[in-house]
Amino acid sequence: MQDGNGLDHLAGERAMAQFDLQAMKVYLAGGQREYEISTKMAQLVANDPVFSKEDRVRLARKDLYKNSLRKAGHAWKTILEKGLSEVEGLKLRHFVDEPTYTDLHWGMFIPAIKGQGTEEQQHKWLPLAYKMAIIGCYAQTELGHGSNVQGLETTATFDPTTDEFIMHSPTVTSTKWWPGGLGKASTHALVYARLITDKKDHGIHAFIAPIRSLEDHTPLPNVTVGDIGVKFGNGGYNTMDNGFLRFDHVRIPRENMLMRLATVTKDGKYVRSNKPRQLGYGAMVFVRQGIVIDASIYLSRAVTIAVRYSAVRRQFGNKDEPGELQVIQYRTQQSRLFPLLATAYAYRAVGFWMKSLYADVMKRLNDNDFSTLPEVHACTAGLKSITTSVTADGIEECRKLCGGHGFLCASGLPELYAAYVPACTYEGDNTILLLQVARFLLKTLSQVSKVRPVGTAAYLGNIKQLSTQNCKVSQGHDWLNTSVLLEAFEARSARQAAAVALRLAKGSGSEAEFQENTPELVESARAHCQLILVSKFIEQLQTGTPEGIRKQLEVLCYTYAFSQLIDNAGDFLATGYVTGNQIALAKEELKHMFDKIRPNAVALVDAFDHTDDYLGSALGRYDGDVYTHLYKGAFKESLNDTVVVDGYEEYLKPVLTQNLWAPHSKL
Ligand SMILES: CCCCCCCCCCCCC/C=C/C(=O)SCCNC(=O)CCNC(=O)[C@H](O)C(C)(C)COP(=O)(O)OP(=O)(O)OC[C@H]1O[C@@H](n2cnc3c(N)ncnc32)[C@H](O)[C@@H]1OP(=O)(O)O
Ligand SMILES: Cc1cc2nc3c(=O)[nH]c(=O)nc-3n(C[C@H](O)[C@H](O)[C@H](O)COP(=O)(O)OP(=O)(O)OC[C@H]3O[C@@H](n4cnc5c(N)ncnc54)[C@H](O)[C@@H]3O)c2cc1C
Repeated sequence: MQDGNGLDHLAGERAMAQFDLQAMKVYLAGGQREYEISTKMAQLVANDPVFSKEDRVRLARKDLYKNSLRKAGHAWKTILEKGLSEVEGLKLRHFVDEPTYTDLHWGMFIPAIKGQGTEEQQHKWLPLAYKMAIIGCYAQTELGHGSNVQGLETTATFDPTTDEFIMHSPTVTSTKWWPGGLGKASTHALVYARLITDKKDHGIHAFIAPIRSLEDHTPLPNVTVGDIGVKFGNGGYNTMDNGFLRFDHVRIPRENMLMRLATVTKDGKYVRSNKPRQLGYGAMVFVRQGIVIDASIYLSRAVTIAVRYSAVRRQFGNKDEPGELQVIQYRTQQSRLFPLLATAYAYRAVGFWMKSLYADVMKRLNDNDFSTLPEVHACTAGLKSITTSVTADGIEECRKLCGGHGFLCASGLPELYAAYVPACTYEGDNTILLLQVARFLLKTLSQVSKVRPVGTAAYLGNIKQLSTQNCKVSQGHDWLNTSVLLEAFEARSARQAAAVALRLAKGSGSEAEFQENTPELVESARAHCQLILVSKFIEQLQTGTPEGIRKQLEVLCYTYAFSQLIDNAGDFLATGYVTGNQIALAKEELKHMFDKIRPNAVALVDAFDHTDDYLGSALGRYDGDVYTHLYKGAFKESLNDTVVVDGYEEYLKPVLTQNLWAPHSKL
């Protein structure tokens, strides 16, 4: 989408592109229809002044939050007035581009009711939620426990005499703490609490608790609720009202417990269904799968800014060429930037695959087939962990790649980082999630002689071969073979998992020994996830990629795989599968890939199709007119509202006019 002012400082870069840009845009959007919807919604948001992002980083929290409520309300009105479909509505909210209560309402409250509510409960709650007659949040985490869901303390005690649950927060640490949308906006909370019937604790279950009046939005009796306070960074996640919530013996009807997985009868009998209790974690799995594409989008925004700016920015020169060099010409800049560009493409491809994996497991669950649930849990948890960590670090790296100007909010990068970095923690702390993957790998290996692993763990079925055969690469171009690359990633992952599994198997099986080995377990989980990312990127390319973009995608795929191989060379070498010389050959191939990316770099980020409005960056502008806009931007700074600064009379003037010798002065 070209929305610059006509001057194109990057025209020379764009003229070098060697692929079909339009076909790439459609590929990255996920298809022609998705592309058209995206384009339409991006323009709709960009052209509506209510959605303006101008000044967001300068607003005080109260104003920022109120403005965010205004935008969310306006988005909803626009969706209704224009009769937008669900997909269009989702896209519109995506382009509004600020975390808000509707993310949790649509992204977790509704999916949790769908996944855990009976049909009757869905009929009762979903119509209200769909028309936003109620606003819901997902209240799981407490002050004392987030990762350890089984350790939550809020109680829901059944009272058969009134057919109600009594919701109670017995300790300070049982206070619900963090749920987005809870602080100020929600009328209802999906509360995870310990179910108690007849003095028996049945563990964690989900309850719909009304928390605010539908008349005047005041908290209901015996409910204490509010916002937890200002968070990291300017703007960023501060548009969200992450909240606290306490119940003091609050009564809710028995039917407000979501009863698809377990029921409490009128006379207080607890009955479990035959479905796995982990389905109660379904809303988290849903969001985790979506987070992979989301990571690609965030990373692609940072990379777009850094690539365009690196093509505009010039520093130094050399005797072979006239003038100064664009910083994108420097190998070090390329070696930091191009792997991130390739990563954004990789996550897009893998994100598409994740969607199909999720659709498949949902279909199976409907048919009461739970067989793939452990693998899907491991995949969603692991890829959520890796992609968010890499993206958060990648945004920060892009900021550094933009030098001093990257540190200005006008670059768009500080706010992007502040909004994104909590993704490493929410929906599961990234280390906790990798430990879940490790447990899955250990279990798979322990059963490998009896149960043939399937899906993303299928390679573990070849553990013997992968543990004995070594890499055959003898010249650089031997690496240009996806089977060779895949085998390297499989062998490294299988060997790392087997090594730690063997060490644990030789031990006493104590928890202390397990703890001692957790760093290696996390490393082996990371290796497994990196294999999935590389293999699914390759697989996606091999299935019907249009001719006009295939070559570039192959280059990006090799760039991604080689950079992963080199960044993790220590692991690959330690497993003994590759030699130092083979790693050195891969390094040379990676440089060849950089040469292939270089003329296409700007077009490859154009293909992400981010509007200037969405990017919100003077450095990443489509037209590359960076300096004019940085300069103009300075005049919007509130300190420049007056020529002589407010505070001069009280604080600057006395300093300048005291005319006293400072006692320690040597002058
Ligand atoms: C389109 C939508 C997407 C858009 C995406 C982008 C938008 C992003 C916006 C999102 C806004 C963010 C809002 C944030 C919300 C939150 O943060 S909500 C709170 C999230 N909290 C967590 O993630 C807590 C993390 N902890 C856990 O998940 C679990 O407690 C645990 C660590 C997994 C441990 O659970 P526990 O019950 O104690 O289990 P174990 O005993 O360890 O394991 C039991 C077995 O269950 C398996 N298992 C665990 N989880 C799952 C699961 N989700 N699904 C399936 N199976 C699961 C586990 O592997 C064990 O299996 P076995 O070993 O075979 O027994
Ligand atoms: C912006 C934001 C939005 C959020 N939104 C919501 C929401 O809408 N609803 C909701 O319910 N929650 C929400 N949360 C809470 C979030 O899900 C939790 O913070 C998250 O799951 C991490 O849990 P914790 O805070 O308990 O971290 P902790 O588990 O206390 O983690 C602290 C450290 O201890 C380590 N650690 C903990 N246990 C182990 C272990 N067994 N082995 C090794 N290391 C360990 C972790 O790796 C981490 O380094 C949100 C959080 C944030 C930051």
